[in-house]
Amino acid sequence: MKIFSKEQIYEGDKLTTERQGIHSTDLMERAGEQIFNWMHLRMQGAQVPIHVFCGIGNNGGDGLVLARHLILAGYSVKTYVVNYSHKRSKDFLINYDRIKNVTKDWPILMESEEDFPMIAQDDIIVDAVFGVGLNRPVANWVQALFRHFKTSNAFTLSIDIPSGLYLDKTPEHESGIVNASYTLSFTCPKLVFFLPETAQFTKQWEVLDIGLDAEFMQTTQTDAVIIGKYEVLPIYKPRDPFSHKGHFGHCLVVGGSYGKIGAVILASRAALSSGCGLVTSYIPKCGYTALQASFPEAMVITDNDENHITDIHFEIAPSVIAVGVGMGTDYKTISALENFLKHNNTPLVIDADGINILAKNQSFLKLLPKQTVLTPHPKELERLIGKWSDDFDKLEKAKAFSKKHDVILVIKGAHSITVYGNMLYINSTGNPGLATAGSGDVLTGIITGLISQGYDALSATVFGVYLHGKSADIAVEDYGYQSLIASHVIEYFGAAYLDLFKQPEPVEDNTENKKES
Ligand SMILES: NC(=O)C1=CN([C@@H]2O[C@H](COP(=O)(O)OP(=O)(O)OC[C@H]3O[C@@H](n4cnc5c(N)ncnc54)[C@H](OP(=O)(O)O)[C@@H]3O)[C@@H](O)[C@H]2O)[C@@H](O)CC1
Ligand SMILES: Nc1ncnc2c1ncn2[C@@H]1O[C@H](COP(=O)(O)OP(=O)(O)O)[C@@H](O)[C@H]1O
Ligand SMILES: [K+]
Repeated sequence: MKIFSKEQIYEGDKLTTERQGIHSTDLMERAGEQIFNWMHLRMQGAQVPIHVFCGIGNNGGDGLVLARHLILAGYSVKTYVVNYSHKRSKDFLINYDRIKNVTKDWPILMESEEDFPMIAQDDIIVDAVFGVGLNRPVANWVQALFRHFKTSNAFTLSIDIPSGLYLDKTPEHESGIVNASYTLSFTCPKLVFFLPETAQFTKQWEVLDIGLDAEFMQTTQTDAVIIGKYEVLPIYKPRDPFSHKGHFGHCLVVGGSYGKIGAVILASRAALSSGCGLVTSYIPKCGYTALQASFPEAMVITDNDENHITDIHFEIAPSVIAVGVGMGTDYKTISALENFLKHNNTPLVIDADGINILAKNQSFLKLLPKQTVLTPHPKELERLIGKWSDDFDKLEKAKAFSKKHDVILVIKGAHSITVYGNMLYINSTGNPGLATAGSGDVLTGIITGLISQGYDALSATVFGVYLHGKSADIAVEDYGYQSLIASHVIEYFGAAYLDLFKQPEPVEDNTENKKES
């Protein structure tokens, strides 16, 4: 699913009115009606007090349309205009007149804290104060209104975006943002729903389709995409019935050190379970028995050193090499990695200490093959690209780094983001059960295994991150968040593959992108 920029959203609205021969007021009517339908379906006429807070722009206009429909359906509604500016959008004014036709309770004008109404915990707040048009800090008294919403503990439904969030930057003050219980977002989810600093402002979200022009939706290129099942299905390579293991490549996993051989076992098992033909693990001598005993499908090459990788030298011709898991940063390992990179032309996936070594020795970066995949967690990313001031700065720095070195970066975390050039691929699968030792090693393995099967590096990364999260989503049903461990994730790869071909549920849950049909 595409994430449109602010400019693209306005352009889509404009094109839709032109091509469908409708007025922008009609589009607003659709938007407000959709919100009404959503609420009406759930409330079935229940007489819960609903407070609809409207700004003075088109987000406020949506709120007025909603309030009108709620009033007409007999709900108990209070409508407010949050008068943070004396401007009014044209469609706001049209709907301001229309609401006067259906009620004698005209919207209440609010201009300061003295105007704040009582809101009981069992009431409902509709937040139609700011939409995507927010372009400067929110006035203090409006921030106080948002805090008033929060302290009421009432269910808060935000229209399009929690008011106070920008589309393209992190807000100045946390207190100036509505804490939404639920957000109904038009046309596409917003990038801020996926970023660590801003995702917390809506507990759940859902996209409402307001019927923007189909050609616009299909042909507009966006620089951020959410990766769900429908994005990865076209990537999937079916298996030829006559295929043999030679078709699916040979992964070499280089890593491990005394006490950290398990990382290599996990990555190697994940590579094989993702479908590669052969796996060889390259480890210090101390790990030989552990690896052979726990993972008999793997072949093993040992370094001359007992405890560390000191020389990456092998006679085999792997299709792809993963380097770094459990490897440590011993000076002999650093020198081994440098020598290896100087002679290597095989595609690489680099994780963990491999990344830490690159971060400290940035001259090694120019030795990487094009489209090397790097999978840092946030601390490793910081070592690699430097500190960032906020999430948007982080993404800009990651893009610049990817372009400069022609590498694919996976920014790991909840909603891992794959960055390549200017593109962001935001993963929709995964859960906090993955916050457990070794789950990153499993990710390294699955991406490596997919490259070995002939997926290009970017497709392998995007697909691998998706499958890794999906396996965890299925596994968590059996293990719960607390008991899920990295090995379970590998065991559920099969279920994640099979899930690709399951028919979707009528309404998808929020870990996949929700879309009301
Ligand atoms: N047909 C359509 O277009 C459809 C649009 N839809 C809806 O429109 C919403 C976007 O509407 P919008 O562009 O009118 O902006 P909105 O977020 O309501 O802000 C209002 C104005 O406030 C101003 N302002 C900004 N920051 C400020 C601040 N801190 N303090 C004070 N003032 C501030 C700024 O104006 P400025 O003063 O900068 O000229 C801004 O324009 C979108 O989220 C969706 O809900 C749907 O109906 C579908 C069809
Ligand atoms: N809260 C979360 N929600 C979804 N995925 C998560 C969450 N926490 C961690 N993960 C995923 O788990 C993996 C953790 O990787 P990493 O930190 O390298 O672990 P390790 O070093 O223990 O192998 C990443 O793929 C990350 O995206
Ligand atoms: K809003």
